[in-house]
Formats: sequence, C-alpha cells, structure tokens
Amino acid sequence: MENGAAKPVIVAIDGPSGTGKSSTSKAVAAQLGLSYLDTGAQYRAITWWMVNNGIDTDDPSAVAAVTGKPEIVSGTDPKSPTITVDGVDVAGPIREQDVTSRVSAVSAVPEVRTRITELQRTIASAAVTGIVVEGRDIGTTVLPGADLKIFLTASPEARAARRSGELKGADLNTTREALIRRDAADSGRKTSPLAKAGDAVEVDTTELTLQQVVECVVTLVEEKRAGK
Ligand SMILES: Nc1ncnc2c1ncn2[C@@H]1O[C@H](COP(=O)(O)OP(=O)(O)O)[C@@H](O)[C@H]1O
Ligand SMILES: Nc1ccn([C@@H]2O[C@H](COP(=O)(O)OP(=O)(O)O)[C@@H](O)[C@H]2O)c(=O)n1
Repeated sequence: MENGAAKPVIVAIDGPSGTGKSSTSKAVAAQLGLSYLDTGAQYRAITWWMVNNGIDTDDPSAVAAVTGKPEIVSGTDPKSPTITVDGVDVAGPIREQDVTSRVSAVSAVPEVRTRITELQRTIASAAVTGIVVEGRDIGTTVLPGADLKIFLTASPEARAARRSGELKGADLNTTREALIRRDAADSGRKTSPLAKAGDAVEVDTTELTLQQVVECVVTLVEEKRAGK
C-alpha cells in the first residue's frame, strides 16, 4: 500500500455462547490497535426493537416486514464499544432475558440476516487498521475472505458456569439448558447457521484462562501478518 501503511487485517471469531468470543475479541483488538465488532449485539438490538414495538417475534413474516425500520449503529472502539437503535443506547437492555430468549428466532429470519450482514460488511471495510469481528457466521458467510478465522469452543458446563457468574443468582442448570437450546436453534437454522469454517483454527477454551486464549489469538494474528 501507499506510504508503507500495512494492509488492514480482518479477524473472524465465531463460536457458541459463553466460549469467550466477546472478551477475547475486545482484548485482541485493543492489544493490536484494531477495531472491534460484536455482531451478536446487532442481532440483539434488532430483537430489542421488535419487542419494544410489539412485533410478534415468532412470526417470521411480521419480523421480515419491518426489518428495515430500526437504525442500528455500532461503535467499534474495543475499549468502549457502543450500540444504539434510533439514537437510543441499548447496551444494557439488549442483555435482558426477554431479548435473549427471542434473539435466535429473529436472527433466523433471512431478511434480518441480509440487512445485518450488509451492515457488518460496511463496518469491516471501513476499518483502517483492521477489525476483529465476532459472531456465529463471520468466517463462513459475512467475511469468508478474512485473514484469520478462529472457532472457539468450550464444554457446556464451563460455558454455563461462566454465564451464571455474570447473571447474578441464575441457576446453573437453567442457564445450561437455555444455552444448549439457543446453540441448537443457531446451529439448526437454514440461513447462515452457527458453523466452523473449513479454514478456521479451532481453540477449545474449557481449560484455558482468558489471558491464554488472548495470547493464542494474538500470536496467530502476528504470524499471519508476518506471512507465516
Ligand atoms: N477462558 C476463559 N476462562 C474463564 N472465563 C472466561 C474465559 N473466556 C471468557 N470468560 C468469561 O466468560 C463469560 C462469557 O464470555 P464472553 O466473552 O461474553 O463469551 P461469548 O461472547 O462467547 O458469549 C465472561 O464473563 C468472561 O469473562
Ligand atoms: N453472527 C451472529 C451473531 C449472533 N447471532 C445471533 O445472536 C444471538 C446473540 O448473540 P451473542 O453473541 O450476543 O450471544 P452470547 O454468546 O453473547 O450470549 C445468537 O444466539 C444468535 O442467535 C447470529 O445469528 N449471528
């Protein structure tokens, strides 16, 4: 590139809930001076809008009909990522139970996926130094040409324990069941299911600390940049 500027690096991190995608992606992006995009937050944001506007989230045609209405804006600084819907900060409300229980149904609607995927590609192509994008279908569908693809896994027990730790007072078994149900819905849908790309590096985080996972991914990015 001109002026010796490095080519932007695109990192795709996929995997089921509680495997450490968000924490790993933010830390890797911050450490390497890259942007960061939480695509799950975008699906949660559109779901929040549907719930707030009385749309029946179990009716795919009702969801499809209004998919273009909300304006979703993601701030991509890994040190303070933001998400707004029609100018309203929804970072808190999108983590609430009513959104979590409906997001898989909304995100399975093809019109929703087309719209959010376009948004994701626009954000990724604008990242000057590069970006870490985390989700379910980034390596397979959104950015199949990513420089590095990571697929994080962890046992359901470890993932449920991590999530229960966040949701104060939540019962471990209930959290585990809800998490397994959401994984099944996300993996089983027709359009862009949760899946490992053929060329993704799989990292099982069950026995690793967050710091170890971050170091592993940073090393892989640096190796890619060095052309190894
Ligand atoms: N390797 C790890 N070991 C222990 N806890 C972890 C690890 N990775 C992430 N966590 C914790 O687990 C929870 C879920 O992590 P998160 O990054 O939100 O996962 P995801 O984005 O895949 O759902 C967070 O509280 C996070 O601090
Ligand atoms: N690229 C993506 C990211 C999330 N999603 C959907 O959005 C939901 C919420 O994603 P998330 O990353 O916030 O979920 P957690 O793993 O943080 O609980 C997932 O369960 C999927 O239904 C998706 O379909 N595709």
